Order: sequence, then structure tokens, then C-alpha cells
Amino acid sequence: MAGMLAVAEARERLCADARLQLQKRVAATQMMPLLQACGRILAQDVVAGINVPPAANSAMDGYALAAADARLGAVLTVSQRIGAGSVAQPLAAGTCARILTGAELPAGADTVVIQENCDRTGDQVTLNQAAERGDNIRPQGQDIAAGSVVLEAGRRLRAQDLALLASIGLTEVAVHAPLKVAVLATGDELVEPGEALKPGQIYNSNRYLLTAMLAELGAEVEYLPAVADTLAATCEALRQAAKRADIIVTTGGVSVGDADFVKPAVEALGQLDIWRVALKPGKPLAFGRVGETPFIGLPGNPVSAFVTFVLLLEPYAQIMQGAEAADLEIYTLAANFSRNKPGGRDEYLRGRMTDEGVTLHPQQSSGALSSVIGADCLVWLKAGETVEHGTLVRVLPLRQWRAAQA
Ligand SMILES: Nc1nc2c(c(=O)[nH]1)N[C@H]1C(S)=C(S)[C@@H](COP(=O)(O)OP(=O)(O)OC[C@H]3O[C@@H](n4cnc5c(N)ncnc54)[C@H](O)[C@@H]3O)O[C@H]1N2
Ligand code: MOO
Repeated sequence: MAGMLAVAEARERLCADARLQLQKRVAATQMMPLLQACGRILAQDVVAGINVPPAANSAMDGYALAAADARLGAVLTVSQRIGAGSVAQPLAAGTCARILTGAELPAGADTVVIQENCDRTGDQVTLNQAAERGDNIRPQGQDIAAGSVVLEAGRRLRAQDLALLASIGLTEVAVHAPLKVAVLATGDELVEPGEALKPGQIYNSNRYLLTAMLAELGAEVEYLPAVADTLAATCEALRQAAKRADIIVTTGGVSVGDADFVKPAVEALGQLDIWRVALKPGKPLAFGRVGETPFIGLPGNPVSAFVTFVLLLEPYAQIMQGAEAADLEIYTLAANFSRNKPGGRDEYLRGRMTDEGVTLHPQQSSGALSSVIGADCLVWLKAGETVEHGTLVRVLPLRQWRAAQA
């Protein structure tokens, strides 16, 4: 559509800019104790200083022996007992050692026979099954080899990553400093929940939407009080935001109405690089700088703010805080709906994936947040596309933003 950037191009341009911004932030890394590092982005590759396990050990409770002795019917004397945490003596030739799960193998043993396959009488063990060299043994370095890269920079640390880092003995880890994001909502009609609603007013829901979504990405959010619809107030709020944040995110006031001052304010204080993207909902998206600080202006309609966050702000914030943005996950599913009125922009409809295909939420207004609550995916229809029941359509799962199953 004339004068509008395609979503893919807008995304590419934002990602490229975020990479430049990240380079300016490389110094902003910090060492973090493991237990406080969940959700943070790893700033450097981590190389294992040790093997895990450090030495070959038994995977089962049983008897350790040399493979040459592990014949069906063999009778062996138990020459020692090795529990997890104890240090084994070398195995006397022709004998076996009682061994417990996790205990290190004695020198001279290369096989473990599980106790269920043996008969024990006193200190004699009879093998009821033959075993092969290496059976029931976890070799040294089976999990992690010393010197290998165990986690790569850019990874968002999850519980299992922290456990892996603990398993190589680390107590702390280098992570990127969290992004500081200033969030501003514009609009004379906005009041905060808790205040009485006067005629003409609505509650400021976007503040909560954006603050929580940014927090889920690991950012530190500072909310600046709602901005009145004047050029002077908008300029002043943006100037304040630029002083304290790595990114400024606004909602509303970015369209063409005579109370929409975000665009002229950004043009006056910096530069506007993108304005209007060919998507519905979310057309009046703006991107640029306030002074040197990156600025992303999301539309005021709550669903438009949600969709532009998922498609454009999320990758920008991910990259700028050091994580690689995942490519959009796109599947094709049969449409469990029909649409014979083609749109002029690509549309991202709120949908739900079912065994019968993808269904649409009945309410697709860009002001209706309830459509997001019921959605687990966005159905991406290209401009001009019509859909019959059963047509294959592109579906973007909402991953972490997904609604709980009803
Ligand atoms: N003549 C035209 N009018 C509009 C166009 C257009 O191209 N030509 N674009 C429409 C589209 S598409 C959208 S989306 C909206 C977006 O406009 P703005 O981003 O400038 O947002 P506002 O006008 O300030 O608000 C739109 C809508 O959202 C409500 N809102 C705003 N902030 C919040 C908030 N913090 N919490 C909850 N709801 C909020 C606001 O009350 C309005 O209803 O413009 C169309 N118009
Ligand atoms: O995008 Mo507006 O984003 O169509 O409601």
C-alpha cells in the first residue's frame, strides 16, 4: 500500500538498528549470582572448565567388574563396596566391587552388572546374565567435555541453563544489563484504574499491557505519567524520557488526528525513520530517535499495540538487550472460517488453533482486548487474500503471550 512499509521490511530495519544499539551497550554487562540470573541474557559464551561427570561412574546399583569376567554363570568375590562420594581402590583382578548409582568406577573395572541380574550369597556374586564392556557406565565427560562451549552468548537463561552452569561449578555468570525502557501513554481521555471514570474517559490499559510485556522480556520499565494532547507536553515528556531510558515506547497520538502530537514531537526532537506499516491492526507505527535515544511509537488501540509489540517491538528489545530475536514461527493450518472481503493491508487476526484448524475470535476490532485474551495465535492474511473454509492460512503462534487454554 502506498506510503507504507511492509511488516517484514520494518522488522528487518528495526533489527538492524537494534544490532547497532547493542554495540553501544556491550560494556553494559554485569556478573550475576546464578540464583539471580534466571531470565537474564548471557553476555559471553561459557566454556566448561571440567568434565561432567568428572570421572566414569555407575548408572545403576550393582557390581563393577572387568568385561572379561562378565560371562553368564561367572562367580566372583566382592572385594570392596563403593558408594557415591567415596574413593574406590583399584579392583583386584578376578573380583567385583559392590557399586551404587553415581559412585566412581574403580581402576580395572569397565562394566557394571545390575543387581537384578545377579545372585549374591555372602561375598560371592553369580552372574545370571552376561554383560558387555561399558554396560551401565556413564563415561567421564559424557554430559559435558572440559573445554567445550556449553552455552552461547545471547541465550536467555532458564532454570535448566542455571543447573548446567552449576554442574560445571560456576557461582556467577556474565549477563547483559537489563534494558531501561520509558513507557509513555498519550491521550486526554486516559485515567488510571482506581479513579472514577468521568464522561469521555477510558482507563489506561496500554500502560499495563506494555509494562508487563516488557517486564517479561527482562526490561526495567519506567512509566511516565499520561501525557496531555499538546505538542509542548508531548515534547517535554519525550525529552525527559530520552534522558533516563535506553528506549522510549509510546502508545497513542501517532496517527493523523489533530490531537496526535507524537509524530511532530519526534520530528522536532530527533528524527522519524518509519511511520506507517502496512498491517492491520497497527498501521500508524512510528520508529525513530529522540535525540540519540531510539523511539518506538505504538498505536493507541490496545490490540494494535499488542500486535505491533509482538511483531516489531519484541525483536527490537530482544536484540538490543543482547538476545538474538527468533525468526517468526509460521505454520499453515486449515481455516475454520471464511473471509470474502479482502483487506488492503496484511491482517493479523486473533485466532485459536484447534484440531479442526484455526478459528477466529468473533470480535476483531482493534479496540477489543478481549480478542487477545482468547487468542493463542495470529492468523496472517495477506492484503487482497480471501479465504474459504479449509483454505490453508499462515498462523503465528503467540508463544509466551499465548492465552491460557480455556
Ligand atoms: N483518519 C484516520 N484516522 C485514523 C487512522 C487513519 O489512518 N486515518 N488510523 C486509525 C488506526 S489504524 C489506528 S490504530 C488509530 C491509532 O491512532 P493513534 O495511535 O494515534 O491512537 P489514538 O488516536 O491516541 O488512540 C486510538 C484508540 O486507542 C485508545 N487508546 C489510546 N491510548 C490508550 C491507552 N493507553 N489505553 C487504552 N486505550 C487507549 C484511544 O482512546 C482510541 O480509542 O487511529 C485510527 N484513526
Ligand atoms: O491498525 Mo489500526 O491499527 O487498524 O486499528
